[in-house]
Amino acid sequence: MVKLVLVNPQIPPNTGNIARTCAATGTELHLVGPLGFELGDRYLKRAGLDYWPYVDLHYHNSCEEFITHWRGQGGNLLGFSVTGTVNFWDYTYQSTDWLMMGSETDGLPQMMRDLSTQLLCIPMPHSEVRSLNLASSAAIALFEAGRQLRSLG
Ligand SMILES: C[S@@+](CC[C@H](N)C(=O)[O-])C[C@H]1O[C@@H](n2cnc3c(N)ncnc32)[C@H](O)[C@@H]1O
Repeated sequence: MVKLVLVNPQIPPNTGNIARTCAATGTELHLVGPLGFELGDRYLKRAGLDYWPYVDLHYHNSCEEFITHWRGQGGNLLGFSVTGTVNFWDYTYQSTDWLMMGSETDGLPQMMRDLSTQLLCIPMPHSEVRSLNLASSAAIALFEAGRQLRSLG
């Protein structure tokens, strides 16, 4: 199964929600600091309910630390961005892919955009909306990758 990476997430309930999705799908969750909250935050815990023990959670202090880890493991780094040039439906996922989401406030840092094998967008035909919610984007991306790879049953 693909892995999910959140770069500098800021809002605890979003990360808790994503953690629950990762627990349900058996997806590794990589958090790249600095985070906008403590890992012990009660809203983070509440949003993840009692599923945290089932989350395969990896924490990296910085983008540099994550990059070293990712390079050691290999696989394509797929940056998700509203300005991505490839529709996420049209990409052919591999089980070694890393699906990477940016922060709620700033999106993906330029360094991570530059390192991305591909920048993917989720279509938003109504242009009044600037972006989708982080947790919604992560779920949409994970389930499309899982659908293609037939890894979700
Ligand atoms: C709330 S959005 C960030 C908005 C931020 N102001 C920006 O300019 O990117 C949080 C993250 O969700 C993902 N995301 C949101 N909408 C997306 C879309 N339509 N296509 C791809 N990724 C999206 C991206 O990874 C983004 O960094």
